[in-house]
Amino acid sequence: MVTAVKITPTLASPASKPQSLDTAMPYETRTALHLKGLVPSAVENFAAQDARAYEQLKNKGSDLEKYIFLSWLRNTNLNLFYRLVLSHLKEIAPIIYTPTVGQACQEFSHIYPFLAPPSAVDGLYIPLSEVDSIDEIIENYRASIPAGCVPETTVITDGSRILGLGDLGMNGMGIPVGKLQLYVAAAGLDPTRCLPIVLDFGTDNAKYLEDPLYLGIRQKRPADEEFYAATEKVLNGLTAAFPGIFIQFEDFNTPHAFGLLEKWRHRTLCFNDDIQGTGSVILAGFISAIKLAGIPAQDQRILFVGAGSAGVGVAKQLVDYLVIEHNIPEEQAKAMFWFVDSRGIITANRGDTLADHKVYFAREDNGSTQCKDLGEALEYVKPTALIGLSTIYKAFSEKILTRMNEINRQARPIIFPLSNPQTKAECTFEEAMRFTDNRVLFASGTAFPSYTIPGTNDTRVPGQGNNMYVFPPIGLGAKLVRPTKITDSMIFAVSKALSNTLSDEEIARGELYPRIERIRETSAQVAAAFIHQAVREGTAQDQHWIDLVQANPAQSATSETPDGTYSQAILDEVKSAMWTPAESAQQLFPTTKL
Ligand SMILES: NC(=O)C1=CN([C@@H]2O[C@H](COP(=O)(O)OP(=O)(O)OC[C@H]3O[C@@H](n4cnc5c(N)ncnc54)[C@H](OP(=O)(O)O)[C@@H]3O)[C@@H](O)[C@H]2O)C=CC1
Ligand SMILES: CC(=O)C(=O)O
Ligand SMILES: [Mg+2]
Repeated sequence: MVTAVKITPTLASPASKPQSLDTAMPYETRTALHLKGLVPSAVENFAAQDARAYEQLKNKGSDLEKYIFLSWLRNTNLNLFYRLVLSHLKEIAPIIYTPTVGQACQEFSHIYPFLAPPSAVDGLYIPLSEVDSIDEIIENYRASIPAGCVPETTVITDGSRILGLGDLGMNGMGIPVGKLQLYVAAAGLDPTRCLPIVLDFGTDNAKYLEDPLYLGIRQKRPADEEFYAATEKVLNGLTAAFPGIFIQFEDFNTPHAFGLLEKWRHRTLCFNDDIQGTGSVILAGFISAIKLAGIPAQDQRILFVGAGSAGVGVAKQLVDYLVIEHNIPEEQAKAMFWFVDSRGIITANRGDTLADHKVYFAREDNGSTQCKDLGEALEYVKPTALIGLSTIYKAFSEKILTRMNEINRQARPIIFPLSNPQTKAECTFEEAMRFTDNRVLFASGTAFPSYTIPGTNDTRVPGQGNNMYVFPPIGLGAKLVRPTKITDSMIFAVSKALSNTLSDEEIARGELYPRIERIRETSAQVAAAFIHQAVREGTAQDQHWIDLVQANPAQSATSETPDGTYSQAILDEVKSAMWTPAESAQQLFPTTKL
């Protein structure tokens, strides 16, 4: 990510290029840095700068224009950008993240030159043909950033499954860039130490291969053997150059998402956001939902639509939860799940060869019954919970939602259309409310507007079941406590901690996730729980945090049954470790030192 535009407190000669012409720069600084006359006369405070930036944002005619404006701002005035984001998070998150980031990725090659000044380095583009030059690429990057800004967090994609939009090739770079902005905004990671990476390994998307403006390499994707060998070279280079860097694998196609995680999870500090992050965040929402649903956990019948990295990742977390928290034997817990994929319900005797990641959940109790689609599956399973990770827009039709309501007369139906962006969502919040007599327990991947029940003043806020509630605090916790690896029980502790963050008011209103405006607070709580769990498990390496946790134990958890608790001392220390944008011009331009 791009460096803060910041004047170093040294005297520049008139010949040297000014690094910043910030209108908040005091006269003394302008004079000392020989910038007198190069900046408009007014010396502004941050409030004026913020108001102007917000005015410009509001004036943009489309969400994509807003995205481009915000990208430029981030690359030219990092502090102003994050002040703007933090003060309007609910409004801006859908621009820098899902859904608009999806459109930005689709258009990436067309908008790229307008996202940042030509001198800005916004991440690494690593072509397949250059993986043997990874050390040189990393040295080039190192030379482009301020000395000492060693990257500590990276998000890597190869663009092969961007949200639910499919293979976008190099254009997928928008996702690591966007995710890392949330690391900063939601959990206070240092933006100058975040490194977005796209593995430009080709694309099978014919549209891009034919697009004269496409900026990635113009070839089809390599076979598995070459993919894993090339990825190995990149990751070896990266971890050698930046020891201890926290790696988030993002939006790889499902076989490679599982393959990379298995290959690397015990070798270096990494996690897969789509498998583990999504699993963790949806478990948190599910814990809250079953408290409100009106039937016990062990009686839930959970139907997944979509059996990719996200669907299977979520279901595995839910199985762990049922086993650990509800003492349900694993086989019995597993039997509470059914999956529909593009060929219908996944059964062991369906007649096709199942991908490895589907085998665990394949039903064996179906006899000769095979359901070919969601409609048939709904009648066969009669689910209490319907989870969509299918990328199929409106898969939860009026008919499906109405039937969910009828099937669940005795309890509140759990309906989570989690596919992103909103053009892939299985249904909207309004539809889920209308067709379930407003009884639905709801979460979606992309934020939907609130819904006022007709004829009343009762406005309901939909939950956003998106991994943005968990990957930022996991990254923050990892940066602070430096674990050797990310374990399933650490991820479990994160889910528990997130479900514990709901306020009394949010619980009373039937909400399943904390309001996004509180995300910095909830991220701190989740990171604190993560740190406690890492120390309990013995994966933590940072002696300061180990000592602090041992001196301030959390109440009741054990390493086998993490409950997401943390001590106030750790929470306070986590909060003080979070990066925040400068609060005053004086902080940015310490004239006294000049
Ligand atoms: N809310 C959140 O935080 C997150 C949301 N997601 C979203 O989840 C979605 C899926 O991601 P991922 O699992 O990685 O992607 P995949 O493409 O691997 O999975 C999609 C799944 O949907 C199935 N599917 C396709 N068509 C149908 C259909 N007509 N009926 C039923 N199932 C169908 C596919 O079947 P088959 O296997 O037969 O091809 C596949 O199992 C994406 O939209 C992504 O944005 C992902 C991560 C986080
Ligand atoms: C949110 C996310 O990671 C996805 O949709 O892929
Ligand atoms: Mg993703």
